[in-house]
Order: sequence, then structure tokens, then C-alpha cells
Amino acid sequence: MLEIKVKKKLGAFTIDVDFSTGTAGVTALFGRSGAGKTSVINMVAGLFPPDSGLIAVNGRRLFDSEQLIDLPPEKRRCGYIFQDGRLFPHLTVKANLTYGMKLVPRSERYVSYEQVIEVLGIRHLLSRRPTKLSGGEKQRVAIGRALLTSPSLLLMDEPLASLDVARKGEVLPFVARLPREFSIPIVYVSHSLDEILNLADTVVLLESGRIVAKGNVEDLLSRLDLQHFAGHFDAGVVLGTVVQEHNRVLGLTTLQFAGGILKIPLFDVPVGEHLRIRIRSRDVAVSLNRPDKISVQNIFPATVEQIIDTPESLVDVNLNIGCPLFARITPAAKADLRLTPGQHVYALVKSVAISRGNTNGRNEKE
Ligand SMILES: Nc1ncnc2c1ncn2[C@@H]1O[C@H](COP(=O)(O)OP(=O)(O)OP(=O)(O)O)[C@@H](O)[C@H]1O
Repeated sequence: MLEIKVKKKLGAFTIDVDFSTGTAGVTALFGRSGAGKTSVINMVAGLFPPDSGLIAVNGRRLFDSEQLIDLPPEKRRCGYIFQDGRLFPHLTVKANLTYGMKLVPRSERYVSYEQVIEVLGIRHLLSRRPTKLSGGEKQRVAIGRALLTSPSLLLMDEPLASLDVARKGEVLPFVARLPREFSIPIVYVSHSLDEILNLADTVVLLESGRIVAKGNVEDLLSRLDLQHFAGHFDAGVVLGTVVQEHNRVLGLTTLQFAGGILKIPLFDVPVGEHLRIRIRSRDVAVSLNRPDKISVQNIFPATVEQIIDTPESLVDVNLNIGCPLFARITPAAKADLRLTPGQHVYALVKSVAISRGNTNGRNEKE
């Protein structure tokens, strides 16, 4: 568990954060470029000191301005994975992996070499040098190298940012396995909503060096007042669901969630599995009557809670279907439907994005 309560002035910019993470799982530091995410984890790693405050991992103080504690980076037991991997170019993958491991006394090593190369799928790369690896392979080795130092905390600073979409999709499942395989708390820095949805359990939302909100992914990313962080295109809600059944003849999977049942194209994961889905505002339509003979599979009775004109001259309709759901419509549609708060309508969900479950991977179904 990480506890951090620090202040730091960086020129005109001030960082002032106070949060703690769980003993396992992924805490995402999410925010726009320049919000202060990297500075926060650099302070945890000991790469530069806060002006004041406290940083502790599992009760062990890494920094405490009152007690004048400021452990050097190598004593902090934090595994750090940078955006660009930073492997030693002159060493083979195997030597890169074991480099940090050898600096840790045998009695303190709790991460097994065999487990790391198995989980990260890098056995076939052991004799290669970094120049002969793809970007995704380099990052998997960098993760392995950090894990093999038996850290008490893993810090990942946009580890997928330098990869193209295909490579990201390749590495993401490996990162998703880490919390379950190694039970190490992970702090994951990103400004990618997609990565947060796939990996994080908890989100700490940073803006201008301060925490705007923190909480679990579904609650936080479904909050109406925080939609602008997702970006105009991606505003919507995030829902936790459980796979209820598959109908292979009809090619459908049904998911259970707080608003009832959601049908998606066949998604082959075991019944009972948890999936996180995202429904974007632009994929939800509103109708005054229940439509008949329509291709949309998911139609929910809904109550209009709030109607908000957006800066982009569109209208966000905040609906309640047993849980929040947002629809983004045009002012013309608002006028046509004469929407008012309290009104009973139907919400038509045109598509959903499946972002995460216990499937070890990223999947999207429209
Ligand atoms: N040494 C420094 N001196 C002065 N300002 C700094 C210093 N380091 C960082 N900053 C400023 O602090 C702010 C936060 O930077 P930081 O790199 O932590 O943000 P970030 O959220 O990680 O951004 P990105 O996603 O672009 O990496 C930025 O405005 C940056 O210009």
C-alpha cells in the first residue's frame, strides 16, 4: 500500500496531492498532459524530493520531511517502468532481466524468474539484445526487469505510450495479468482512457498538480461533472457487468448489470465473469415510445434526470435506467421530443465497448 501526501513547487507549478492505494491492484493516475502525473511518481521513486510531506509503502517511510527521511532510489524497492523501456543495449534480455535481481539479497527475493518469463511470454527472447526486439517486446522485458527486483510497489509511467495501436493491444493483456500474478500494488500513469478502463481498479484524477477526484473506475468515469476528462468523443458511462449467458444460435451474449440485461454480440468468456463496459453518450438515442421492429437490441425504460446544453452546441441528456446513462442528442431532437426532467422515455443503446473483464485482454464489440 502506498501513502503519499506531498507538496512540491516546480517553477510556477505546484503539486499538492494526498492519496493512498490498496495493497494490490492498479491505481491509475489519470489526467491531461502537464497535470503532474510523472512528477508524482518520480517523487515516489526518489528521483526528486518533495518540498514537504510523507511517502510510505506498506508503512515503510521512503520520505518524511518532519523526520528528515529521504531514502535514495535504490533503497525504495520501487520497480519503475518508463515510457521507453530503457533496457541496457549491450546486455542480452536475460542479462537485463537478472541485472537488478542480483542486487537484491536472496532472502528478500519473492518474485520468481521462471514466473516472470512465463507470465510475460519472453522465454524465446532471452538470448537476444534489445536492438532485436519490437517495441512491445522491449516493454515486456522492462516490466520483467522491474518485477525481478522484488519491488514492494510497481510504478509505470505511460508504458504503452510509445507503441502503436497494434503493439499496445499486444502488451496490454500482459500488463493486465500483473496484479493477479504478483500481488504488487501498481501505480499506472496514463492519459489514455482506454488503458485506464482496461487496467485500473481505482483512479486518481489529477489536474494542475491537484487531485480533482478519486474513486473506483466505474463511479468516477460515469460522473457527469467529470465527463470533460474523457474528451468530447468519449463522454459516457462505465458499467460493471456479469456475463449471464451465451446464445450461440442467435450469436448473442447477455450481461447483467444494475440497469437490467444488456445484449452484446457473442463474447466468448465464461458465464459469471465480470466485464467492464463503456457506453458512450453518442451511442445512446432517446425515444418517447418503445420502438418496434428495430435492429437496436438494447432498449431501456428511462427517466430524464437532467438536460444540459454542451459547449459544442449539442445536448447531454442524463437518464436513469436503474443506473446513470447519458445520451448526446442535437438541439433539434431536444425540441422535437420536448424533453423535460422527470419525463419517462426509452433509451436505445446502439453499441457498447467492452473494455475489461477477467479475460486478460482488450476487446471491443460494436
Ligand atoms: N523541473 C521542473 N521545473 C519546472 N517545471 C517543471 C519541472 N518538471 C515538470 N515541470 C512542470 O510541471 C508540470 C507537470 O509535469 P509532469 O511531467 O509531471 O506532468 P504529466 O501529467 O506527467 O504530463 P505528461 O502526461 O505530458 O507526461 C508541467 O507543467 C511541467 O512543465
